[in-house]
Amino acid sequence: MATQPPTASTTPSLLALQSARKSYNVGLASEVEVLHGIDLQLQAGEFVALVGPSGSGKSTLLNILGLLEPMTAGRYCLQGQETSQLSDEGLTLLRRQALGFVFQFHHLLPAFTALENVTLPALMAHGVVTGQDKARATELLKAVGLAQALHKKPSELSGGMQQRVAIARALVHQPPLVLADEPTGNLDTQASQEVFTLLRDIHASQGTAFLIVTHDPRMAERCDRLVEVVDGLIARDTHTPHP
Ligand SMILES: Nc1ncnc2c1ncn2[C@@H]1O[C@H](COP(=O)(O)OP(=O)(O)OP(=O)(O)O)[C@@H](O)[C@H]1O
Repeated sequence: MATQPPTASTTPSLLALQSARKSYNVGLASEVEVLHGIDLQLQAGEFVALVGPSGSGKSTLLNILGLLEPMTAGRYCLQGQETSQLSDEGLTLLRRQALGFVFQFHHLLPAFTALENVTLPALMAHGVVTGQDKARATELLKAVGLAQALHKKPSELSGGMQQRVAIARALVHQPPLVLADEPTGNLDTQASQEVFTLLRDIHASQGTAFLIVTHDPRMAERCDRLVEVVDGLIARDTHTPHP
């Protein structure tokens, strides 16, 4: 039987979202609220699926957690930092340090090689790519099975390989949390399974926490915790029993 996730802990949460609401302007004078007061906590090293019907608010929630969109109301602490107090620059710094992102469409730069794509975050953060950055990117590309593809451009790689490059890029700065929005949504069944297994392996070997939006029930079952959003509210939050 599924058990409830921990509610209180002596260790500070990796993230804590309280009473998060989000409204969008639609038309000139009207607003629609799509998140109606979400409470969510994640501890370091968790591996969590975020599921729910289309339009229920999963991506909106992920974007708020990723500091990509502001909330309309609520409190959000990421790694102990109350985010409402932060300037745009502070938010960017926290995002770069605490979070990695993997999207359904990998957003690799087509003119760059796999290695250059993975070192891109360092270039954007510091204006230079050091030997250490290149070594870490090379190590990660090898870890995701792309030792032979370091100098290939995205167009020379399969969809699954491109997504592996995107995963390496998300991990290059060793974030404690990776937010993934349908990371296998654009892949065939075999590539999906391989990419998902890779995420589990990274979690096991590096202790990275993952929050993964997925429509695939088999993938959700292989996560340790399942959070279901329905109509802008959390309808279920349970640990997943593994056989
Ligand atoms: N920029 C926006 N302006 C207005 N409404 C928006 C905007 N972004 C999202 N919405 C609405 O918010 C609701 C939640 O959207 P969201 O993309 O978060 O859902 P989702 O659960 O991720 O859906 P899917 O599984 O189809 O990706 C939807 O009704 C959507 O139309």
